Amino acid sequence: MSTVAAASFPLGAGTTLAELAHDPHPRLARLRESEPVSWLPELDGWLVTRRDLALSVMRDAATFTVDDPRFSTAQVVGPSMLSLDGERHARHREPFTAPFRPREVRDGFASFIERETDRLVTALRPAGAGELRRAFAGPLAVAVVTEALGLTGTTPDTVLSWYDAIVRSVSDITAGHEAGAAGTKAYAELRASVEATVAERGGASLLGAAAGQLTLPEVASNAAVLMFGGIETTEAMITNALLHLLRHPDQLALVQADMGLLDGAIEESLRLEPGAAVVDRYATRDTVLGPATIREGDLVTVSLTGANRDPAVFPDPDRFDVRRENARLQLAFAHGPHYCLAAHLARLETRIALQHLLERLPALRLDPDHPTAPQGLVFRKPPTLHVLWSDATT
Ligand code: HEM
Repeated sequence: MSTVAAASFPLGAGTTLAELAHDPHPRLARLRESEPVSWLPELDGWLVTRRDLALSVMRDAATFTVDDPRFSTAQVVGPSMLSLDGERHARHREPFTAPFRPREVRDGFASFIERETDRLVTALRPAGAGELRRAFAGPLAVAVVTEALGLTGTTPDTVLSWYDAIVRSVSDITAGHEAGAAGTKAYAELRASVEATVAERGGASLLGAAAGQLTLPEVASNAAVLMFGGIETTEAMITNALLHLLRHPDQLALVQADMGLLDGAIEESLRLEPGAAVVDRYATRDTVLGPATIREGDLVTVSLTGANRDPAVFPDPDRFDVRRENARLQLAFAHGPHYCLAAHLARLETRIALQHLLERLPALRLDPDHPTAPQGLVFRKPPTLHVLWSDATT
């Protein structure tokens, strides 16, 4: 199949994963224009870059499923909402939906996020310079996920160590290696902590409430997915939004003059660099998608990054425009049944984070000695974000 497909999709045949990880946008634009569903031999799968076709894939879980043994996260943490479709997906997702609705998110998390952000900015402020990915965005993302999970007797550091170990195992599996023992051990500890929390806190907690509808191993798998879904992506979302604003002083000035534009800036950043650049699906049957004849079992990767710069929907798509009217049509949180469970929480967290930084670190700007840019095939963010500000306390 791949030789035939490669001949019909010359742009895809010449596309490398290294290029997509490093500087994907020019290549994605060419693919979207001439091969909007293209076969990439390096991916051993199809890449979808046009927004309407991306939506068709994500809406049709019966044809394009996540439920496939190749899905590496499920190999480490077991079946969860992220790796199931149809009724089983609904059963796993439903018990977790209520706390992540807009109102519940505001009532349940805003003051916690304010406090944590305040603490982190206060610690940074006197230095006049800092690296905001590891000293700010990462710790905030871990603290919020830890709070959301509500595990008794567990600190953000412990959650982060489980996360790192599980991510390493998932990456090993994705790279075709045997997963190391550290991931299994971390997951066993997370499960034990979930069980203790359910026993101690019962229905008053997110996990205890879910335990009324799911078995304990199922609650633990979904807790791992919440942890998985909420750390690297949110760190990326905050870091990318800051980078976009600091790289565009004219747009930053608009936001500083009217903080009401901050939401638009965040949506626009999600559009230009979605923290999770792709989502994977597997074809359950032979089907036709745009120019491609897809075979049962084929990997179909949706490029959210590609879809988000589709000029048919977003005129002048490479421009960062905090006043773009339809920026909310971006697909950074996916679409369809797997639409990000915690999109409202991630938005609230990013808004509070950016507002505090812009208000409390005067003359915030990029450090010219440390140029940076988003990188990564799946999770895209700058490796570091060194910034300078004027210390208002001196
Ligand atoms: C507190 C932060 C977050 C949490 C707890 C969280 C949690 C989740 C969960 C549980 C799912 C699975 C939903 C399902 O399969 O039914 C999900 C899906 C998803 N999330 Fe989030 N998320 C967070 C932040 C983010 C951010 C910041 C982004 C991107 C900028 C993001 C992008 C996605 C995407 C693309 C999916 C769909 C995956 C797919 O369709 O295969 N998430 N998220």
